[in-house]
Amino acid sequence: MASVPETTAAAGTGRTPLDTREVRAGQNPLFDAGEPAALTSLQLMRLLDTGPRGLTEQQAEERLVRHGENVVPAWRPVSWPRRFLGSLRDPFTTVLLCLGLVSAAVASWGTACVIMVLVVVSCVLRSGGEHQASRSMAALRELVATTASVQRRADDESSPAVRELPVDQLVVGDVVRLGAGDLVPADVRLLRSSGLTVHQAALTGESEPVPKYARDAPADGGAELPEPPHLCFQGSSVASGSGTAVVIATGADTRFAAAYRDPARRHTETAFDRSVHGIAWTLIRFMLVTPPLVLMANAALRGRGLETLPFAIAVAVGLTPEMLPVIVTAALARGASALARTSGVIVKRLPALHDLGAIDVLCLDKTGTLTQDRPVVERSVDARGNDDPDVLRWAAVNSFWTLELAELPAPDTLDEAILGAAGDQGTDPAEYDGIAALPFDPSRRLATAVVRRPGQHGTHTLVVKGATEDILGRCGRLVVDGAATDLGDEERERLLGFAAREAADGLRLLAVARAERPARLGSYGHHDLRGLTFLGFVALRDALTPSAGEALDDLARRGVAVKILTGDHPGTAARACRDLGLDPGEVLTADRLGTLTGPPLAEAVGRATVVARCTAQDKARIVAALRESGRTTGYLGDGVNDLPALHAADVGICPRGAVTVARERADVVLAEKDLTAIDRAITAGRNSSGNIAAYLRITLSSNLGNVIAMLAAGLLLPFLPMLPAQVLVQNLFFDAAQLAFAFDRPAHAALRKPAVLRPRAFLRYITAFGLLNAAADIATFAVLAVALHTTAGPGDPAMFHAGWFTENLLTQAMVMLLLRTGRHAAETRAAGPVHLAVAALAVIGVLLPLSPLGPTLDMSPPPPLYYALLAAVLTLYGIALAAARKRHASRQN
Ligand SMILES: Nc1ncnc2c1ncn2[C@@H]1O[C@H](COP(=O)(O)OP(=O)(O)OP(=O)(O)O)[C@@H](O)[C@H]1O
Repeated sequence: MASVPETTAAAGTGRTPLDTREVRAGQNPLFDAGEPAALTSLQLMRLLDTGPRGLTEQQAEERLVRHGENVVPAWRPVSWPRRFLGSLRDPFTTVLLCLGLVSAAVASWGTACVIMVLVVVSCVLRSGGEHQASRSMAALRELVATTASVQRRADDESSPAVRELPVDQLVVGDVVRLGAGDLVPADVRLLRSSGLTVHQAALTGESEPVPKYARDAPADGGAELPEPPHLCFQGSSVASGSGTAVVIATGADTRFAAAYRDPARRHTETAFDRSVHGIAWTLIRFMLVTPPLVLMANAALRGRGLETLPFAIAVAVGLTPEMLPVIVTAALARGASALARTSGVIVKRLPALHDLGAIDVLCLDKTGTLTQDRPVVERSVDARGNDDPDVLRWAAVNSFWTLELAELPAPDTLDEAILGAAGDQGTDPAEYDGIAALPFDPSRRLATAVVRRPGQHGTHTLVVKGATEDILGRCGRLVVDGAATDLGDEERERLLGFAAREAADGLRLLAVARAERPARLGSYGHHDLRGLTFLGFVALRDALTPSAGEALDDLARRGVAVKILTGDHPGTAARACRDLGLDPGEVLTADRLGTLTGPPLAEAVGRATVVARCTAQDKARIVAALRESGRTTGYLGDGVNDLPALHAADVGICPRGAVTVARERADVVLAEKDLTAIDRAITAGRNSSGNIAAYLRITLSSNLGNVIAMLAAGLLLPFLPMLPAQVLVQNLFFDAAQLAFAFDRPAHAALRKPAVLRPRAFLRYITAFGLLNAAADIATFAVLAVALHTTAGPGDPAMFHAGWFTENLLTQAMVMLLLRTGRHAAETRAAGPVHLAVAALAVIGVLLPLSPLGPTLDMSPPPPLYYALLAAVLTLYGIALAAARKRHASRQN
């Protein structure tokens, strides 16, 4: 999308100054010239044919039609045919295609045709399923779509009005407002700002927020810096403060779009990738070595040559879980839409549903999760702990002016509670003149307002409120009984002790301080906040969330450890935990964790339930350490200080009311910040993952058993144990039956523990059950030998093939029934999809060799004696399977 308007009605001439430039498609001439940073704001706005009052609706509409929506090209929906072609790139499909080509090369047309049918069927099913899933995910995402605050005018004469617009409707020249927690919606140049810092980790990898401010380049420099402080880029987000800015690039022209074109920047491995892809790649290696092994063994022991190649290929194909991508997509999409329908939980990325089921540690913030985030001022006290309304008055002056002077004030429940209580006691903060404000900064944990007291024109008063430790660290004096005295170490300790006792009583405490400075014209910064005078505390109470206690119990029962990572005082957080029945154990503060990272940090956090006084970076560091130590980590948060942690977690979860950027970055959006909904989401995740795991276990152990048996039979028999076409047809029926797993309902027992597919344990499982399956097959060979000996003679390949075909499908049906984790007949009233698929498979297994299709596939019916003996083998196999499953289950518990 081009980013530069060419004509506007306002320009009168129909040409803007940029028409004289050479505008290359898809490139932004402003960036080519490095101009947005170097021009003065006025020059830039003239060039973009806009003004500080913003565009008119008509101008904006024209630009939108001309240059398209503000959407990163890589995020546009993928069409059905492209999806189909994309599914050919799946590793299983690639291996199948290679095997198909080899078969064609040796003129084994039957094998090649069946393989092609397999490839097409699995690609159609997969791309159709993905298309369907992505359409319903897009519809779900719409519900949490991001908007921006844009200043526009109805027409030239009207005054500007700020309104919320979907981000994709922004055009170059629009004037936007940015506030804490907003996503920077396009590349913008700041016109005004107040205490603005932005996270630009998505672009530069830098984890600390970077200060941004308006400056009128080039006169005062800064334009030459690699990261000009007056430009903010799409993909970054506002950490604190606010600003007003003009849009200079949208869509494909933004820096973010350019960075996104680099595929290396896109990939981060999730828990889903780790488990499913780990298993897939192990299998692919197996598949690739199978054909050469079969060829070599047959050549060495039977003296067969290349004529065994189609059979060797069919054996390798037999190992492939072709339906894996289809079943994964179907199971996850089904789970995600059910979750949205029943619980209002929106899963924005399908694999996140699997990761939800695998979560074994959930990190939360405290406010709004354990507590209701509706604080009420309980009292305000001086440094001696005596009631003092003056402290509340100064706190209200701070709240009022930090909100009033913000370009776009971020809603803050603490400030609202303070203003409400101060209003009740008759305080009017507007009596003071607001000069400047440094809005609440979560990493410094304080907010500052600079005001002028009535009649004191030569003096500015700095009013600061925030966390006790951070305020006391900046105070040199305190007010006692109306007089200011020095603040010594002993007094400081006493005040910290007082704050700790209040916190242990469940109160949230804000310290308030003040300083007088000679009036000046220049701006204020955090370096001015030294030598303050401590005034006292405002104590607020926040009620507990009624449902939180029960939800915490449920999570514990499901094997999910909960960690509270909060910016608040350790005492307040520990008290909230205790009141909700969660043992806080050892309570840590982030500064005690020092610079620990990786496993030592995970171990320290593993012993604790609460880590208090966390900054945004501390939260992210802890989440990353837990992940590194092999835990699947979820993070629930809704504020700006939760953003890096949401990003670092396997699953980032936020409520719909969270700040925009949290909603944008989270994988899962809840209707409300409610732990009960997370519990339901985790259950849904385990449901879907349970089905995927059951499919993988069953299909792979039975495929492996078949392959071992075929290899053994190939060496024992004078003829091929199955013809390639028979192997592939049997594989096709089995695959089709497996689709039922996408719709199965796992048993309650399967939902009790995190659903993780650990590749090693998994491979052990399939080896054990695969060997059992092979044993049943080999027993069948013996039975076939006996039965055929009495009738047609052991050397009748067509009867042998038919007998083994029937046994294979019957054992596969048994495995589906006995190894599934789904609900047993006693738990469901109607027959589930797996029961129906099992019945169909068994019927086909018995009837197909007897039907007219049998001879087409080179099969002829074995004698009745065979069926009687087969029944005995199957009974024994069923007993062995049930016993092995029981043993496996008891080892797991
Ligand atoms: N508007 C504000 N003005 C001044 N100080 C504030 C304000 N809001 C919070 N604080 C101080 O900063 C501390 C940390 O706040 P932060 O928002 O990071 O965490 P929180 O909301 O208390 O907890 P959580 O992270 O669990 O939601 C608070 O304990 C309080 O002391």
